[in-house]
Amino acid sequence: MVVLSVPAEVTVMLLDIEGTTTPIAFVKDILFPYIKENVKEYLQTHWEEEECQQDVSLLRKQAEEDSHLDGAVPIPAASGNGADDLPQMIQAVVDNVCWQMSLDRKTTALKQLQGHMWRAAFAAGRMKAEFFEDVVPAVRKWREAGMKVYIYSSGSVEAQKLLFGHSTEGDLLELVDGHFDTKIGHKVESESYRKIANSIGCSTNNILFLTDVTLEASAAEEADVHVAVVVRPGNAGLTDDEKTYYSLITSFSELYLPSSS
Ligand SMILES: CSCCC(=O)C(=O)COP(=O)(O)O
Ligand SMILES: [Mg+2]
Repeated sequence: MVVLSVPAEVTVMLLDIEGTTTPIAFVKDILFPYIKENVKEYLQTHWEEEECQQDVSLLRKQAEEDSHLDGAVPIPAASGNGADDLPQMIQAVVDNVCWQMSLDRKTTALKQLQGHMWRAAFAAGRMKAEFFEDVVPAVRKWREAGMKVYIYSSGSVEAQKLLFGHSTEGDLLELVDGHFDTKIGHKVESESYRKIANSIGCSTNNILFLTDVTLEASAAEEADVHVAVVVRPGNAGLTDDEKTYYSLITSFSELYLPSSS
């Protein structure tokens, strides 16, 4: 087995979710189709609620920022005609959500709505989150060795908690010290990693970030965060240069903590 030594200065493991702790197939084949199939009904049912209105406002703001993009779907402002406008308004939001999802966009607006929609499905036991089999044993071992474990995903903090709280292996929330999402910044921006270190109260070089996406690894590295790229079944392939440049792991069990020999 390949072994990657975790640098002695690392005290924090920062984990991506999709493609790292959790199969991309679970996200693409279960989580995302649930949104596409249910978004219209969800909006019709929850439209009058404050939370839903906040989600729509954020999506509208995002749609304005996206107006220059090819194929962008606008969300008109409410005209004041109330119920008359509602079906068109809801359809515009549905079309916008579907357009964003067709591009796998990671906007805070889209991710916030998705998190709210998954809440009912997880609570009703209609979905259970999948984790690669090496994840839970490794995280337990790291924590026993005194490491802190944080999550950084484009999925909203609320969605992250749903996944960890409702997994095929039970409630895993107690294994996580904290969660970060795109509200702290996007994962391809190095400033996000400085803010995360600041929020945790450590230096960036105390963090080891595990992700499947090399653009994220590169941004983290620029902030002096240690990185390893996680290669999992179903993940996007890496170029030869990326394979040479990055430390690669195919399982969390390949990480060796010098302190826990
Ligand atoms: C944690 S919510 C479900 C996954 C999701 O919506 C997503 O965008 C995952 O992105 P990641 O940053 O974990 O690769
Ligand atoms: Mg990922």
